[in-house]
Amino acid sequence: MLPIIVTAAILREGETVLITRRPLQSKHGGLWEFPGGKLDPNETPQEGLRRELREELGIDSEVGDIFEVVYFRYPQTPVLILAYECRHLDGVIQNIEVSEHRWVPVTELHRYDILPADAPIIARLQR
Ligand SMILES: Nc1nc2c([nH]c(=O)n2[C@H]2C[C@H](O)[C@@H](COP(=O)(O)OP(=O)(O)OP(=O)(O)O)O2)c(=O)[nH]1
Ligand SMILES: [Mg+2]
Repeated sequence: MLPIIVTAAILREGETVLITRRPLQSKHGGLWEFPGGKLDPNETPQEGLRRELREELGIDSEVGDIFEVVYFRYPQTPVLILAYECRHLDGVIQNIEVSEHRWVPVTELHRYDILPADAPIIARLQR
């Protein structure tokens, strides 16, 4: 099965990184992740990620370098996650399509229940 392509944002503030919580009623509800989502047809990964950050958090952003690529098999479908370094350009972060957001020191990420596919992203952040 071909993976679903998902983009995810690495947004930093000092020593911290932004994580967001999935709404309780959604798939993987209540777990934490990096904001982002599935790519739409005919969208570049950068366009898709900027759209997701607008939809989920209400912010304008700039997508920078690729940070990590992860292939992970969930029981229903595999995902290919493209994580990019991003810069917050404008707008106050709002919990529009997420239930919470938090700036977390990279050394404290282990305290959160983060989606299992994100382990390589966390490992790289902690290097
Ligand atoms: N955004 C994001 N998705 C992740 C991460 N790690 C991870 O396994 N995923 C998975 C969870 C989901 O199965 C999939 C993203 O799908 P999603 O349902 O959140 O996509 P979306 O934001 O486009 O939301 P929707 O329109 O489908 O409701 O990727 C991550 O760090 N960030
Ligand atoms: Mg999403």
